[in-house]
Amino acid sequence: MTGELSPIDKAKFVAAKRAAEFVEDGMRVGLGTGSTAAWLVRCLGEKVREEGLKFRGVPTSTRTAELAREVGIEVITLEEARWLDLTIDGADEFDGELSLIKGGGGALLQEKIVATASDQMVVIADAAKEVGTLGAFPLPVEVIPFGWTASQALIEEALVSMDVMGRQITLRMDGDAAYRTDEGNFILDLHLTRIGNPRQLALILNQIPGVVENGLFIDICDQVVIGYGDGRVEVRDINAGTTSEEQIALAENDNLFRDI
Ligand SMILES: O=C[C@H](O)[C@H](O)[C@H](O)COP(=O)(O)O
Repeated sequence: MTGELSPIDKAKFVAAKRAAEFVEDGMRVGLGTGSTAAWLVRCLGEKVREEGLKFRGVPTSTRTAELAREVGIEVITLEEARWLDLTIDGADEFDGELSLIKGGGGALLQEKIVATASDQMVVIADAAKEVGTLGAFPLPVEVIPFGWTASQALIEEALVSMDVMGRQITLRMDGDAAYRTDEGNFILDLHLTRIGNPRQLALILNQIPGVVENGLFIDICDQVVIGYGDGRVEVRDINAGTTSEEQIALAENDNLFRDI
C-alpha cells in the first residue's frame, strides 16, 4: 500500500507519525488543520485504538473535529481545556527561526488561538515548506465580510508604507462565492514577493479595522518535525538549539494508508 503514496505524502506522513510520539497520556493537545495535520490525527487515532493512548484533543477546524471523532479521539473545546500542553499543526512555510506562514487551508484564526494557548507548538511539514525568508506563499489575512473592500484598501495602504514587495491582494473564492472560514469570515490572500519585517507586518495588519487575524506566526513555534519522501525525519528544537535525524519505517503503517 505504501507504493500508492506520493513522496510528498510520505514526507507529510512520517513527520506526523514522529510528532505523534510527543503526545502522552493525560495531555490536552491542539490538533491542527490541513493535509499534514490530517495524517497526525490518523496516527493519533491509531495510537488511541491500538495502544490505549488517553488524551483529549482540541481541533482547530470543523474538518479536523470530524476526522478526530471518526478515528476515536476524545474531542473537547478550548474553553473546556482552558490551556493546552501541546499543539501540533502543519504550515505553509517556515524559516530558520521557525516563523511561519499558515492559513492556506483557511483555519489560521483558530490555529493561532489554539497554538498560543499551548505550552508547546510543534510544526509538522514536508521539507519543501522550508524557506530562507517568508513570503513566497500568499499570506492569508482573515477579515470580516462587512466592508471588506475598505479593509483591503487599508491593507494596501499599509503595504505601501512598509518594506514589502509585490502587493497584489485577492479575495479567496470557493467556486463562484467568497470562501468562508469556520467563523463566517473572508480571507484575503496577500501575494507578496518579499516580506521585509514579518513581525512588524503581523502587528500592523492586526491593527486594521476589519482584520481579524493574519497568517504570520512569529515566536509561537518551538519545534519543527521535517519529513522527507524517503522516510527520514529531522526534529529541530529552536529553544534547545538541537537537531536530530531518524528514519521512520513506512511498511508498518499499511492500515493507515488503506484508510485514505
Ligand atoms: O489553514 C490551514 C493550515 O494553516 C495548514 O496547516 C497549512 O495550510 C498547511 O497545510 P498542509 O499540511 O495541507 O500543507
